[in-house]
Amino acid sequence: MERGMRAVGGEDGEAMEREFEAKLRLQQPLPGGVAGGKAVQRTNSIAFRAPQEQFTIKDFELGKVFGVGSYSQVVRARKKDTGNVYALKIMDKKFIAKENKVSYVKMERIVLDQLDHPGIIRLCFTFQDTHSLYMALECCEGGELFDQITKKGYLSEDEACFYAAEVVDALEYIHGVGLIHRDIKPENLLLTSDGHIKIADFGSVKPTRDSQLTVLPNSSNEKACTFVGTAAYVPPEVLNSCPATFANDLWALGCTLYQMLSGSSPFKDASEWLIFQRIITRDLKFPEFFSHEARDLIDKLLDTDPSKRPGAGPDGYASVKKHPFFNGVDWKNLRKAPAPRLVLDHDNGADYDSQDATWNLGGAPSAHQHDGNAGATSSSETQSHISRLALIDSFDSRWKEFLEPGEVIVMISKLKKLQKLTNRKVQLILTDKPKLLCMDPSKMTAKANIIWSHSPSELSIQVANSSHFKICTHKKVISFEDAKQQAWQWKKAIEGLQHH
Ligand SMILES: Nc1ncnc2c1ncn2[C@@H]1O[C@H](COP(=O)(O)OP(=O)(O)OP(=O)(O)O)[C@@H](O)[C@H]1O
Repeated sequence: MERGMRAVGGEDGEAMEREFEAKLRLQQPLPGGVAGGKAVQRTNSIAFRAPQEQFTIKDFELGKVFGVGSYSQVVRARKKDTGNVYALKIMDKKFIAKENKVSYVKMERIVLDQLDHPGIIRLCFTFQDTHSLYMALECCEGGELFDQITKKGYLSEDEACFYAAEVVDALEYIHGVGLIHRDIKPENLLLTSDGHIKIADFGSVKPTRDSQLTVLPNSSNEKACTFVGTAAYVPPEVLNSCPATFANDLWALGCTLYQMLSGSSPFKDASEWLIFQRIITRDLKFPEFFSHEARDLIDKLLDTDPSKRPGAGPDGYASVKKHPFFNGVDWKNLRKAPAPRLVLDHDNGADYDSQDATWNLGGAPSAHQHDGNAGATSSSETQSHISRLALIDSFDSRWKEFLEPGEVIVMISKLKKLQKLTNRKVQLILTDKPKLLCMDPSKMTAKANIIWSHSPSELSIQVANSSHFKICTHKKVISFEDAKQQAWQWKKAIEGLQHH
């Protein structure tokens, strides 16, 4: 292990490249795999459908950053000669090796290569240079379903039925080829520009023993009982160390459908440990406005007995598809059906251009520009909203170690810190001390030092629209994007503490 890491992580660029080529080797491309209708065996000699090209990053014109994952960033990239646009997933080789993510990268590359379904992100080609691996993916200009839910608050039953049906259709295919996705959640359901779903993020998949896919040797045994995925969507049997089954994804589908209809996931709490307690005891409450059909389907998908979940029984997906919640769905023509309207960033009256990260701050915004949020509410309403947020907007108890005894969190959110070349997921925390912490949630370290001041000339908040704001100190300006559109609440909360 140590030796392998040194070879990859060392200064010798050529050695690094050789190491990765050996790990992600391409043989002569063959038609085949599931996409070609031919089941192939587990082997070390992998024939890729999406070719490994000799391109360089200079062959592309790079646009906006779609997002940043734990070991990659995804950028809009136009191939200069063909004009074709891709979502280019860029991964730093040293970082992947250091973070032990090689198996995730390999798995995603090999699996995506063989999947062929309109509801799954397509891998077009790959290339690499000394420092980075590049995966050119089909572009999803509509962003994440998660963002649509947060922008709309929650979805109508018609909208949720449309999206859930497309997920069911893609999951039926994924399970049909013997794969368990293991990380189904609204963040991994991307939307095309015309509003159709594509499932992404295949780094955590697990092939079953009789999978038709070509996989790396032993990958169906690997991580058999380990917890992968995301706390809020993990089924109880995984917490009890049972091996992964297709039913894991059906539980996550139930959580996702619940989130579409209510705006938040069904098992929510202040820490992962508390979330797990709720999952194990199936502490599930339905909002009153859920229809009987929606409630019944979610209730069945969230059955603690995995074999009873619709889709996991002997009649397969028929029992999901014929559920009354999906009445009227034309399963054969899903992709031809008109999709729900997408709420885009500029629908909020945004003056923010994410393409070149420029701001038009102008004068003070009027109430209607606030999107009906804090700007339209009184300050006491805002304060109570803020303290409610601190409770609801779940925070990990690990953050407590950064607080002094008696110090209380006033507001906390996962945000994107916008930078010139890349965006980073950060946790912004405001305490009653007052103190502003901008933390790296994966490393639990400070990401930016924000020096508190009661003087607006030394610390000020500029809001561009409900999802974009800047914190300005005399030393620096930090730009944030808040998918939950609480930019005005952040301003009110910080200014409220400055006035005390
Ligand atoms: N094909 C795509 N089109 C548009 N945006 C994409 C595409 N693929 C990924 N993204 C965006 O880029 C972000 C980063 O994606 P990536 O696959 O690197 O990591 P992730 O799935 O978010 O996180 P992790 O790897 O930590 O699980 C995603 O949040 C998603 O919003």
